Amino acid sequence: MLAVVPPPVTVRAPSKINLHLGIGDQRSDGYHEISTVFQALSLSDDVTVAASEEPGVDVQGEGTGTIPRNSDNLAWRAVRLLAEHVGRPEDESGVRVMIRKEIPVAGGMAGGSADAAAVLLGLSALWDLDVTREDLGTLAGKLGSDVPFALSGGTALGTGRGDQLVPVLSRHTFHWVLAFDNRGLSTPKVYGELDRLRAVGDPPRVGSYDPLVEALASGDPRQLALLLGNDLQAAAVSLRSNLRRTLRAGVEAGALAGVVSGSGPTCAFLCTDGDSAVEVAAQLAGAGVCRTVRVAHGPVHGARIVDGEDSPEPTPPPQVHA
Ligand SMILES: C[C@@](CO)(OP(=O)(O)O)[C@H](O)COP(=O)(O)OP(=O)(O)OC[C@H]1O[C@@H](n2ccc(N)nc2=O)[C@H](O)[C@@H]1O
Ligand SMILES: Nc1ncnc2c1ncn2[C@@H]1O[C@H](COP(=O)(O)OP(=O)(O)O)[C@@H](O)[C@H]1O
Repeated sequence: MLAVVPPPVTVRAPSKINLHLGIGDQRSDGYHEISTVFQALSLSDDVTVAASEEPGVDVQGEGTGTIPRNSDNLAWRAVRLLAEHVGRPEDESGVRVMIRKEIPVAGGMAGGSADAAAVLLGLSALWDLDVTREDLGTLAGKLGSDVPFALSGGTALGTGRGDQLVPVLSRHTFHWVLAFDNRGLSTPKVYGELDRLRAVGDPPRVGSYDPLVEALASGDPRQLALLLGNDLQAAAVSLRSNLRRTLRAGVEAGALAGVVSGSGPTCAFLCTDGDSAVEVAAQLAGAGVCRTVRVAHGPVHGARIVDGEDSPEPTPPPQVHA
């Protein structure tokens, strides 16, 4: 008798920006205690998991050449973790993972985390597992601090190492322009640079997230723009001085405000509305300060299955090459 092969499952997982990122002390496990307000953006990766006699990872799109195809790939680590969790050893998993990347690699937008979250959700469906969203969230936290948020999406306050999440009310849709830099930045290096800057001086700190949470509830981008803040920005700019110019160019192009996303080097610019975002993107691309400019909106859903009837043909969002 022929075994029934389940159809492939495709999951779309969002990128994130940190609207507020406050970094506290380094803990004994090496992580920093943080308080952050994440927002999930429409710029996303599509990840397909399929039963296959040739297990492995394929990648196309953003940063293809810079992403590991072996067991270091965060998506493959998610396969291994879920397989172990449900007692299916990796070598018997027979899974092929295909990643269509739009999220910049090592860009501070949690692309690897998005791919890992997508695999957790996609494989649960492919293998018809009885795993709750809560279980998936716990597994996600084992893969990385940003992975739980990639599963839940929306707008959320993250505490601890960023993995303890509480949803935050965000009214209306916010429109963003994203400036990708030529190369990525290593997250541990940027945290390390902040520790160094704090040891020799007193870089500014973002303070409380309360006013930002109120601005999100009001839905007014002008109010939100005044409150964007990131303690890692000084460290990212210290390692990549050209970001100063990029941040200035976005505001000169008409954005309300700009901020480095997470550990950078991607810069996110908040705009008054969708039309303004397209104009800012075009002008920023012309300024020649970054590799690529993209338009995105948020908040959007966390990782979700998009194949079957629900599956729109993925249309790339407007892209302007600088
Ligand atoms: C800075 C942030 C902001 O959301 O995002 P990115 O810019 O990387 O996207 C996160 O804190 C990154 O989360 P993530 O990229 O998942 O980091 P992990 O894999 O958990 O940790 C990588 C390394 O970053 C440092 N790290 C991470 C999180 C944290 N709260 N404190 C830390 O010091 C540690 O050196 C750790 O070994
Ligand atoms: N599926 C993946 N997509 C992107 N990067 C990955 C992936 N798997 C492993 N990596 C590695 O993880 C590191 C962090 O990548 P990423 O999650 O894109 O950035 P960030 O942590 O800045 O948000 C990179 O050095 C990259 O080589």
